[in-house]
Parts: sequence; C-alpha cells; structure tokens
Amino acid sequence: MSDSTQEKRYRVGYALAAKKEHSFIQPSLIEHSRQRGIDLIKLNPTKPLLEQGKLDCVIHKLYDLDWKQNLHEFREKCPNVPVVDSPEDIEKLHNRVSMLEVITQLNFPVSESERFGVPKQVVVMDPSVLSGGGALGELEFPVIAKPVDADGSATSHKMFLIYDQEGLKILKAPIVLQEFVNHGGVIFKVYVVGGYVKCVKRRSLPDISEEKIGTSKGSLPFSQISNLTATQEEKNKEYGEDRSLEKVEMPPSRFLEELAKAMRRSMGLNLFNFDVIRDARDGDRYLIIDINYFPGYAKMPCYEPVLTDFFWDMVTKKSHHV
Ligand SMILES: Nc1ncnc2c1ncn2[C@@H]1O[C@H](COP(=O)(O)OP(=O)(O)OP(=O)(O)O)[C@@H](O)[C@H]1O
Ligand SMILES: O=P(O)(O)O[C@H]1[C@H](OP(=O)(O)O)[C@@H](OP(=O)(O)O)[C@@H](O)[C@@H](O)[C@@H]1OP(=O)(O)O
Ligand SMILES: [Mg+2]
Ligand SMILES: [Mg+2]
Repeated sequence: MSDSTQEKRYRVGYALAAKKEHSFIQPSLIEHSRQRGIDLIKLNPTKPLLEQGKLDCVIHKLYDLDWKQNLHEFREKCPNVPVVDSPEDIEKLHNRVSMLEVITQLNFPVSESERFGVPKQVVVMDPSVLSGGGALGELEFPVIAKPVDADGSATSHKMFLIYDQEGLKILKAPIVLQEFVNHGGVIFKVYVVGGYVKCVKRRSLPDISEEKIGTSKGSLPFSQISNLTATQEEKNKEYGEDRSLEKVEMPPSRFLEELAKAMRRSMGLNLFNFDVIRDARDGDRYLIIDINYFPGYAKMPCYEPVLTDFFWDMVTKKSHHV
C-alpha cells in the first residue's frame, strides 16, 4: 500500500521511557510503518490521551500512577481502541515470583519428548534468615540471588551468583534465591509479538563444574549478562574465549511456538520475551528463568516488518483479544 493522502492512515500512539523510545522507535521502524499507512505518534503521558488526536492503538511501557490513571480513563471512554497491553496483566511480570507462577500454572499439552519447568526458587523476606542459615530450604548451592522486583529499574537486574552460606550474607531481603542450573553457557531468548515467535541465542553464565562448586566461596555479582554489546563480545574473543554460538542447537521450534502461545493466552499479553535454558544434564528439559514485558525488539532480526504487521493487525481487527 502506498502512503498517498487518499488512503486511510492509522495512528499508533506510544508512551515509552526515553531509553526505550531511543532503542525502539528507530527511523527504519517509523518508515516501514509509514509505508503501510501507520503513523507512530509520540504520546505525552501527562496529558489526557483523549486530547492527543485520534488513536487507533496505544502501546506503552510506563508504570507510574499518573500514566495508569490516564490510560484507565482512556480505556473507559474508548473501549474499542486496543491498548497493548493492559497494565493489570503486565503487573504479573514485575515480580520474579508471580512471573514464574505463570509457567507452573500453564495448561499445556505435554509433548512426547520436551518438558518444561522453572528452576527451584524461594523468596526470602526475613533478613535474619540470610545471616542465620536455613534460607535455602530444599535448594542446593550454587544459587542465583535476584531482586524480587523486576520493574525495569537498574537494581532489578543486579544479580549475585552465591556459592555458599557465607555468600548469602551480603544480600538484602527481600530477595529471590534460585537454583543455578548448568546449561552450556547459552540462553534462548524467545521474542513474542502477538502471534509471531522468534528465538535467538545469547551468551549466558558458563557451567560450574563439581570441582568449582567445591572450591568457590562467597558471591559473584553480575548484571545483564545476556545483553553484552558487540564491543564486549569482541573483547571476549580477544581474551581467547571460544564460545561460538553457531553450533548450538535451537530448541524445537514447534515446542517453543506452543509454549509461547500458551503463555500469551494465559497472561493476556502480546509483547514480551522469555529466557529459556536447556538443562545440561537432561537435553529434553527446558527451564524458563525470566519473562520481560516489551523487551528490546530492535535486537530481533527483521523487527521492523514484524512490528509493523502487528500494528496492522491491531488497528484493522475489530477484536484485539489475544
Ligand atoms: N537459574 C539459573 N541458572 C543458570 N543461569 C541463570 C539462572 N537464572 C539466571 N541465569 C543467568 O543470569 C542471567 C540473568 O538472569 P535473568 O534473566 O533472570 O535476569 P534479568 O536481569 O531479568 O535479565 P533480562 O536482561 O533478560 O531482563 C540469565 O540471562 C542467565 O544467563
Ligand atoms: O529497554 P528497556 O529498558 O525496556 O530494557 C529491556 C531490555 O531491552 P533493551 O535491549 O531495549 O534495553 C531487554 O533486553 P532483551 O531481553 O530484549 O535482550 C530486557 O533486558 C528487559 O528486561 C529490559 O527491560 P526492563 O526489565 O529493564 O524493563
Ligand atoms: Mg533475562
Ligand atoms: Mg528480566
């Protein structure tokens, strides 16, 4: 379709933090959408949405109360305009406990071979439990300590690999302790955009040998390990690391597609990704360790046509239910 003035044009409003806007609203996406008759409109989150021109769809990743209120009023007055996605549904992903409950509660046809689950985890609310022992329950070291909140703040990505009881002492409750699972140093990031599913490989923490488990002590901080930039990757190579991802086999696509579909239905969300690792001890066992709302789609191959197709579906379909 051309963008001639006679043809109907659609307006997709976006409300994003500056960093997200910078990475997601690329000139290539604007142009791709424009050519399909879709204009991407930057919204002012502090001004009533009804006063910001006709909107055919709203996408957003902002969580302050004023924005939620603004969105709430808009949804009441314009119930037919799809809001992707509903703040109530997104909320579940802001806590690392409720996030993984999505997975444990999935009604999913059991596949012949592949199985899925989540690593064992506990949430520690009481600071004295960390210093006094007994925090682990039935978990075994090493564990990963993750902030309970996954709300997009810088601290929400600050993690620690904890080798022993001593290592727990630097942590502050509340915190999630999750069993570390060896997985060959590779994670699979599965991007979901409505009905579209795309899996990519990323680097992860390397396996920890039995020997290392016995000799390592304390804790090791890390953050956004799978978001290494190209320069950092180059540096890794200079240091002689050969961790080429090319040879790593992807999980079966049918399995990932079914899983993504079940998650999308159960959460009521259209825009998310999830991190999957393959258990090094059991190649048919997949563990979901993280789910992110509105992730870095610009890192996904062909994100412009994929997102444009999604916008098109949203603005042209009468129903926007997932
Ligand atoms: N249970 C686990 N066993 C082994 N490695 C893990 C485990 N949990 C997390 N990791 C590693 O730590 C990384 C960060 O964990 P996680 O994905 O939960 O954090 P995040 O900050 O929410 O990540 P993102 O940037 O994707 O939002 C993972 O990508 C993976 O490399
Ligand atoms: O841009 P944002 O601030 O939303 O950052 C998100 C980041 O995307 P970016 O690549 O655009 O930074 C995502 O990366 P990928 O999973 O796609 O690799 C992932 O780390 C999310 O957890 C982050 O969301 P947050 O949890 O911090 O809200
Ligand atoms: Mg992650
Ligand atoms: Mg995350």
